[in-house]
Amino acid sequence: MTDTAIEAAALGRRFGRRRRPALDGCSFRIPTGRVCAVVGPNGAGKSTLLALAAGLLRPTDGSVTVLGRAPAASRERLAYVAQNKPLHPQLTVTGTLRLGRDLNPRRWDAGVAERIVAEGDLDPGARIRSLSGGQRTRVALALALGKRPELLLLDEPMADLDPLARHQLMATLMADAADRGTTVVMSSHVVAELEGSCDHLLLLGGGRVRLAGPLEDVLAAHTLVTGRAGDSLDPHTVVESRTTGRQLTALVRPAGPLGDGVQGDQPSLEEVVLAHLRSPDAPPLLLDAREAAV
Ligand SMILES: Nc1ncnc2c1ncn2[C@@H]1O[C@H](COP(=O)(O)OP(=O)(O)OP(=O)(O)O)[C@@H](O)[C@H]1O
Repeated sequence: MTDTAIEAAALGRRFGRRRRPALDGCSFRIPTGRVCAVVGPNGAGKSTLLALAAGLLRPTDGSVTVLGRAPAASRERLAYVAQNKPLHPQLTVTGTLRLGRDLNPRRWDAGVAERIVAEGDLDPGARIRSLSGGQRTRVALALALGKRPELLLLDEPMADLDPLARHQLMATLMADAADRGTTVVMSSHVVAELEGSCDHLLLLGGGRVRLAGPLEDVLAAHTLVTGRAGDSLDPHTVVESRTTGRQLTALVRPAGPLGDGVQGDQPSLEEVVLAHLRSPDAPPLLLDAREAAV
């Protein structure tokens, strides 16, 4: 048994004749039992990272292990829902779940798969090609959870769901993951939605890891500062600083007590993520969960 779901060491992946890196020198560790949000701007490398962890792509540099083994060797123990949710268009919903059972005879849990489909009021006889994008997402998630994975890799799973379905499916997913101790690694652009469900964060930018670690520790390392324009932010690490009229607002990583007249508040996940997206040159912060736990 390993307590590490995904471990990357100087992981890199280049594409095309020009060998441009989609991921470059990424090192991080996600412990088992976590719900990890993978965030970052378009083209940051999130899908590439998830496909490497799923064993669908191979690294061109460095290495990645999943549940202590090479990703391909862990394939039975993980489920991966890709961004485009590939399903067989000709199959019915029932036929799709039957295929899931046939492909995973030792692990398949028909109850959970059927419940997720039923919660969406889907006609079991409907063909996949006749379903809406959001309905297909529901079937793809039913297939993934029916496999009873130890690690669930989800690439923007909720993007095409309506707000109610999104809320309801997320709740089902989180309750199921908590019940079974499943590790969930999920990319998303809807940061506000991740705040209540994730306890680990991986922020990518330009193919590199910019923030990594337990969410609590990442948030605790940052302070939202308000003061007067011209106030000094030395000696703190400034992620982002803005002046509006006479007011200074900044996100810093404090290196000691804040100066007089400067107010500090705990930022939300969204504030931390947005500040890093607006400041791509801010220094990275990598908090290894193993060290943080000691
Ligand atoms: N098969 C491929 N061939 C060539 N380039 C690729 C391929 N897959 C990804 N890339 C490039 O790698 C970079 C990272 O892409 P990736 O899809 O991993 O980003 P992402 O963070 O998931 O983006 P988004 O938020 O838009 O989904 C991009 O510059 C993309 O063009």
